[in-house]
Amino acid sequence: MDNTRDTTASLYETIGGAPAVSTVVDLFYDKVLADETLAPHFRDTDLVALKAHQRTFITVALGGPAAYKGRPLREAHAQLSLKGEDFDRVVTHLAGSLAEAGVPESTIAEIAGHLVPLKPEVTGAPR
Ligand code: HEM
Repeated sequence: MDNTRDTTASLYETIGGAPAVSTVVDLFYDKVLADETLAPHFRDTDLVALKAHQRTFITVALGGPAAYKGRPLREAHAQLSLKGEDFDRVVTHLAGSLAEAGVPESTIAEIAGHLVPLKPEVTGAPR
């Protein structure tokens, strides 16, 4: 039987559904804000927008870009002048949060694989 997964719902369920996602959002949020190279980027962002950011980030990570219908990522991040290193640190914090929540390494790799192609958009690199 083919047990490959390609839908948001199944990846979401694989990591443990809503309770696991909620745990991951909290862990991720703490790690990003405790990272002194990342926190300044969020200085002018209110807490509501910041929580929305973390949820969107995880939605995209679980479902791929098709899961996100808002402002283009390139546009949303253009003013921030983010470096590749900033992007990598955020992905690392997400991976660490997933690991702490008990998500297996292979699933973490799959989730990170959804984010990596977005790096040029988020960092404003040429297409
Ligand atoms: C794949 C990676 C990322 C995704 C999917 C993502 C997602 C998003 C989305 C959807 C928005 C738009 C919110 C809106 O228009 O209301 C946004 C804005 C923003 N993102 Fe990201 N982001 C990513 C990476 C990063 C990184 C690496 C940083 C900084 C270290 C960052 C910091 C911000 C900030 C500060 C805003 C503006 C928030 C505000 O003031 O409204 N993002 N992000």
